[in-house]
Amino acid sequence: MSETNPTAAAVALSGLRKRYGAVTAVDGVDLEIRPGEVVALLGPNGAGKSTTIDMILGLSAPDAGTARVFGRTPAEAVREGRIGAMLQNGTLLDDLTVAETVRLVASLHRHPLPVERALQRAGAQDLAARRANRLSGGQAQRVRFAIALVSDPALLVLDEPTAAMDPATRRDFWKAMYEDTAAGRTVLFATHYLEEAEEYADRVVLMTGGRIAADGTVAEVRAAAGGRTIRAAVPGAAEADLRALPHVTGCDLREGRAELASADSDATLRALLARFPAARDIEIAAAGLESAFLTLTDQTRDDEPEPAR
Ligand SMILES: Nc1ncnc2c1ncn2[C@@H]1O[C@H](COP(=O)(O)OP(=O)(O)OP(=O)(O)O)[C@@H](O)[C@H]1O
Repeated sequence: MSETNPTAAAVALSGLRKRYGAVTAVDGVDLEIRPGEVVALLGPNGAGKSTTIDMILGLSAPDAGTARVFGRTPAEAVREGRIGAMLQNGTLLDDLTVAETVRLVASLHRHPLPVERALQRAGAQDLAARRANRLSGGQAQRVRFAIALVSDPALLVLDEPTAAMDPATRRDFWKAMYEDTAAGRTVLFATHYLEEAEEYADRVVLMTGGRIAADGTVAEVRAAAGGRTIRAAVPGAAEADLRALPHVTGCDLREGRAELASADSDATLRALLARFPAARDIEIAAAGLESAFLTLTDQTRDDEPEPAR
């Protein structure tokens, strides 16, 4: 891995702002990521995740504030091979094989990993002789991961890395990532899969409307939402009735069994029992990351972000 300034934060964003016409995509983001942290960036569609990532990578310039990577400007950090990135729409060159593509990227860096090692770490060694235009969406993502790894970067930035992967490929991807980060690499990944954040991130940064709404461990973010989940069999209830109960932030009703996310479970439960005295089999649990997400971004399930594009 490339040498880094041990006292510098891996990523330091200060007062970061970016506008596109009338839209403020990023609206004053302060964030410090320590070397070795694995951080998930969560948020609904349009929250400003990709715009933030673009500024960390130096692909777009902030209108205000600063982004630093290991104490350097993004452009310097990229030039020195300190950042490896895997973007949603990173194109691959159709006429080259996978090995040739990764070799080409390696040749741009001063201290690259051997191509075979990058392919192997990304679980893409079987694809080495394939041309990019013959790859499935999930295979192309593995090749993009190999490209991100080949400079042996101290910081990996991944924008929805598993969006095109089936569940088995997704599991393999995270296994490869987990082994890789055991070596101390810093990782920032944006995802719509809350279970990925729950399972793989040391820390969760939740964005909404261009700002950070919550930042902490999964447990801390859950606690910040202060929410609980109420599960009950509620005969005769319609989803709209349950959603209308006080403090309900999300509702899922299947075959008469309701799962309610509530910001105040005592008040919700009292109202539930008053309205539906036949409610039974009641359970109350600390909210999962999903209901914390919905509470903190003030969404309901109906306008939940799509899991993948
Ligand atoms: N190049 C651009 N031109 C104009 N508006 C843009 C541009 N890029 C982003 N935006 C707007 O900025 C806001 C933030 O977008 P961004 O892509 O950063 O969100 P996101 O959190 O990454 O969303 P998603 O989860 O859908 O990828 C959105 O309202 C988007 O429409």
